[in-house]
This record gives sequence, structure tokens and C-alpha cells, in this order.
Amino acid sequence: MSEKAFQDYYPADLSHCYGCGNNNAHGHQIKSFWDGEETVAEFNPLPEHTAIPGFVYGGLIASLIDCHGTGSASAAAYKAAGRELGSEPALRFVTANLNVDFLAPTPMGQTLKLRGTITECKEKKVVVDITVSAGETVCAKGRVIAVKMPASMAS
Ligand SMILES: CCCCCCCCCCCC(=O)SCCNC(=O)CCNC(=O)[C@H](O)C(C)(C)COP(=O)(O)OP(=O)(O)OC[C@H]1O[C@@H](n2cnc3c(N)ncnc32)[C@H](O)[C@@H]1OP(=O)(O)O
Repeated sequence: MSEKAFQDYYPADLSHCYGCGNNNAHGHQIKSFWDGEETVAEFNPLPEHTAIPGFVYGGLIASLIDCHGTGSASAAAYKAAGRELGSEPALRFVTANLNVDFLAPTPMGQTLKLRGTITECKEKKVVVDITVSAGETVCAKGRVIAVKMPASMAS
């Protein structure tokens, strides 16, 4: 995909998140985009993301859901406000609650596809429901409750 990802609009000084920060060389650097009214991201697990040989570690899956959720929340807030992504004042969201159901073993060696639905979008809180699929199989689903980032986290 050639368009800018939601995370590419995060300012450099706030781009160190392990899941989605462009400036975290050891992180996942996930990239989220709109696909119609839904949001999408892809990730290729590495050998170090193994749980049991051949299968992906659940904590990685939770991390992907977490950051696809907060990125989607920010994008949804901009959209609801009729504003361009990244415009000031920034609409930044952090995770208040993360809930994950692991529905089927997640195989290594396949691209994982995340798809998010904006379930609720208020000024201070956005709820995003997310599926993680390998091929035709939905391996996990999760819900992220994202809340406006407190000023104390950005200083
Ligand atoms: C663009 C650059 C970006 C750059 C930034 C990119 C960062 C990427 C972040 C990646 C994701 C992370 O790991 S973030 C790191 C992990 N998260 C954190 O450290 C957050 C720590 N927690 C906090 O700071 C706080 O508890 C907050 C901000 C989450 C909430 O506190 P608050 O601001 O006082 O919220 P409050 O007014 O009480 O509640 C607002 C609404 O949220 C709901 N709510 C509040 N907390 C919860 C909760 N734990 N579980 C469920 N729901 C909750 C309330 O019911 C209410 O819903 P209603 O009554 O209105 O319906």
C-alpha cells in the first residue's frame, strides 16, 4: 500500500511505541489504513514470535490488536470531526482496556490480517472491534477501548 498509514501521522517524539512506533527499531511498527468504513493492517510474524513451534505467540497477537485499535481510534476521531489525519490539535488515544479471544491456533508462515470496526466513537472514547485472520480462518478477535491520551503522557 502506498498511502500513508495512520501511524505515519504520529509525531516523531511520540513514535516509540513497541507495537506501532516508527522510531522503535525493535518494535512491530504496524501500519493501519482505512478500507471503506473498516480499518486494516497486516503483519508477518517472525521466528521469535513463536509460542509453540509452528504457532504464533498470543501476546504478539494482543499487541497487534492493541496498536491497530489505538491507531484506528485516532483515525476514527479525525474522521468524525471532519478533519485531516494529523492536523492540530492532535487527537491521540491510548488503550484503556484490551480484551482478546483466541479462537483458533494461529499458524506461523502466513500473513496475519487485521480488520477493525469502529463500534463506538465519542469525543473522549472510541471502541474498536478487531479480527485477526490467517487465510480464511479468524484466529483471534479483540476489543480495544481507547481513551484520549492524558496530557501527562505526552510531556
Ligand atoms: C497521534 C499521536 C498518537 C501517539 C500515541 C501512540 C501511542 C500508541 C499507544 C499504543 C497502545 C498502548 O499501549 S497505550 C499504553 C497503555 N495504556 C495506558 O498506559 C493508559 C493508562 N490509563 C490512563 O491513563 C487512564 O486510565 C485513561 C486515559 C485510559 C482513562 O482515564 P480518564 O481520562 O480519566 O478516563 P475517564 O474520563 O474516566 O473515562 C472516559 C471514558 O473511558 C472509559 N474508561 C476509562 N478507563 C476505562 C477502562 N480501564 N476500561 C474501560 N473503559 C474505561 C470510561 O468509562 C468513560 O467512558 P464513557 O462513560 O464516556 O462511555
